[in-house]
Amino acid sequence: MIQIKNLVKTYPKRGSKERLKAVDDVSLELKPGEIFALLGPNGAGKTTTIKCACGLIVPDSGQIKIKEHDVLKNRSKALQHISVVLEGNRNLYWRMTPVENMKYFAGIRGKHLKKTEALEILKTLGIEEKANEIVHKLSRGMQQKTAIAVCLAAGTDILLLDEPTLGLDVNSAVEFRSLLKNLQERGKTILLSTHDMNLVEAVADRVAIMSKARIVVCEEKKKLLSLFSARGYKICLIENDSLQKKLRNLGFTEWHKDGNIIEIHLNLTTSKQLYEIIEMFKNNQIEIESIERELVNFEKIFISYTNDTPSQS
Ligand SMILES: Nc1ncnc2c1ncn2[C@@H]1O[C@H](COP(=O)(O)OP(=O)(O)OP(=O)(O)O)[C@@H](O)[C@H]1O
Repeated sequence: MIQIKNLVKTYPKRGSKERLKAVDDVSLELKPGEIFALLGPNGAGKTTTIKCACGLIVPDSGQIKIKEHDVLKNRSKALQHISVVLEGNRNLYWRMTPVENMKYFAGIRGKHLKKTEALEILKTLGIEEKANEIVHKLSRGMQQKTAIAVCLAAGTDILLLDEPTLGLDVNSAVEFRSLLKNLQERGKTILLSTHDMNLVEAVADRVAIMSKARIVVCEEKKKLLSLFSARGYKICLIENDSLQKKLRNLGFTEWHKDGNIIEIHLNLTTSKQLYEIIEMFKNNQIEIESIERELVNFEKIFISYTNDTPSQS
């Protein structure tokens, strides 16, 4: 559905002749009907990737195809298959109502949207009562939902959503997860960029983590979670006078004390490392109470990949 190959985008750097690499050799491929999440810290290059994919900015090099149509060579054919919601709701006219926005943007694509169809979409988003209010007067979350409604009204197979849950309250963010699942059931292919780990855990089929303009991991969500849960361990140690000092000497920096138990959480890359740690505790007369495998959430996976990546600049 979307094929991005070796994408590079640089921007001029203020007060310097050098250029800033916002996207550095990024390749991605979206399969039909999947929800693909692009995760990454601020400034990692997610928005730039999405803007290139929807033809808003021209990359320095690389190739982007939407359903086999090259965005750079055959722009109008490629773009007729996608709609995009950018961070900050830039795809809305603020002095028009949600229904007017939906009809207007569908019209640009040559689609006549009936008011009843527009209301139906707004209903699925829970904002039908705001159908005739000026967008400018809506709350941020409602504006975000209106931007998504405009996107849905276009009726395209592919949706690009940049930070779609930004500004949504907890309930709306939970509702939004069901909405995305529902859209997927209706055959949509969705690329979303987000900082919302709960959203990723709930809806994504595959996840790419970007850090410093590059993709540092791209994997099925299930695989990524199982890979990490197999490596996460909680080791409980029995506290005594010298234990915390010993741990510090052995290079541990973080632990949690619960009564006379000291808990250590470890992410290990091989089981050999676990045996080495057990051996090290034995050699230092540290008594182990228990060792458990831990389920790891996406936040931990994210931190692990983004912290481990050496600087690219
Ligand atoms: N128009 C621009 N001119 C110069 N630099 C830019 C421009 N747009 C983005 N950048 C820089 O490119 C890098 C990537 O930005 P981008 O917005 O793609 O990151 P992001 O991963 O979407 O971040 P966030 O999560 O904060 O939205 C950043 O260092 C940013 O400052």
